[in-house]
Order: sequence, then structure tokens, then C-alpha cells
Amino acid sequence: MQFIETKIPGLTIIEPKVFLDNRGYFMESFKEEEFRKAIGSINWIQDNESKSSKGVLRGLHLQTGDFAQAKLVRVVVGKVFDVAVDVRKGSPTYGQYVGVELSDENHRQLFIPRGFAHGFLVLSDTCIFQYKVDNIYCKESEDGFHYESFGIEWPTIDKGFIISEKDAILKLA
Ligand SMILES: Cc1cn([C@H]2C[C@H](O)[C@@H](COP(=O)(O)OP(=O)(O)O[C@H]3O[C@@H](C)C(=O)[C@@H](O)[C@H]3O)O2)c(=O)[nH]c1=O
Repeated sequence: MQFIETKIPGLTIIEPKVFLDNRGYFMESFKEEEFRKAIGSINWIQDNESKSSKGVLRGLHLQTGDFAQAKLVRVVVGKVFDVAVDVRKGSPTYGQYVGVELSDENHRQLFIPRGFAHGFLVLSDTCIFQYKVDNIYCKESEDGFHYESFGIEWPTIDKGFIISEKDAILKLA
């Protein structure tokens, strides 16, 4: 398992070691000991999964205050352009984002610390997206930014993006 630093300290790409053979592949998708040594001890308390079709853009989301969440995100089926934006007040990298392709071929994961806004655009026909979070879901603590914020260069999709009503009216930053 490799931990690759991005330009935003703490925001980390993780590449599991994949063992291929004539049956398919095997990989350890999460290993607490290695994660703790590379990043720190995180008490993951919930796993989430969503399914989306091509062009779906979910985000940019975060929870605030006592319900802030770190996330460990990955794609089980398909391919996405995944984005994390540093929106921690006073952070030297405030407003900066990292965009990374996560797919069922590169098996990459992204560790997103608390205080980042997160979103992803589905590039494949269908996508199953899974992630761990370290805090409970709290509707009242949800916050977000419109996907056109922060100068994010999203890939283009022929038929355009599919966005929830809630995400379409998020504030622009
Ligand atoms: C996120 C979440 C949603 N829900 C419910 C609320 C709602 O009725 C339904 C769908 O919720 P949403 O529309 O917010 O789902 P979605 O747009 O997929 O939200 C997710 O987007 C990505 C980008 C993230 O980073 C996640 O943290 C999360 O915010 O699921 C839960 O019960 N638990 C949860 O943890």
C-alpha cells in the first residue's frame, strides 16, 4: 500500500497493492496498521455507498462543527473525477483543490481530512462509490458549495452533468 502526498498537506492518495492472477485480483482495500502509521489513527464509524450513472456530479459537500467528517473514498465499479477542496478557515491552502481520477482499474483511494469539501463526477456508464467516514451523518450540519466554485476544471461530459436539486442551489465560492 502506497501513500502519496498531494499538494495539500494531509490530503493523501492511497494505492493498494493489487495481486493479479488468472482468477482476477486480490487487494487489501483498508489496513488499519498501515493507515495509522502513514496518516494517523482514525475511528471510522460508518461506510457509505452510492450508485450513479455517467454525468452525475455529487458535491461539493461537507459537514461542519462537531459533525465534521474525514472520508476515505474509492470507486468499486467505474471511474470518477474526484475533487477535494480545502475550506478550513485560516488554512494556508484555503480554496485550493486536488482532482484525481479514481477507478476500478487504478484502485486509487483518496483520504480527505476533516474540513474539506468533497465531490465527484462520474465518467463511466455506471459507478459504485464507497467511502468510510469518521462521524455520523447530521443533516443540520450539512454544508456545501456549488460545483462551479473554486475554479475547478471538471472534465466535460457530452450530455452535461446530472445534479440533485439540493446541489444545484448550493452557494458559489
Ligand atoms: C450522506 C448521507 C445521506 N443520507 C441520506 C440523506 C438523503 O435522503 C439521501 C441522499 O443524500 P445526498 O443527496 O446528500 O447524497 P450524496 O449527494 O451522495 O451525498 C454525498 O456526496 C458526497 C460527494 C460526499 O462527500 C458525501 O459525504 C455525501 O455528502 O441519503 C443518509 O441517510 N446518510 C448519509 O450519511
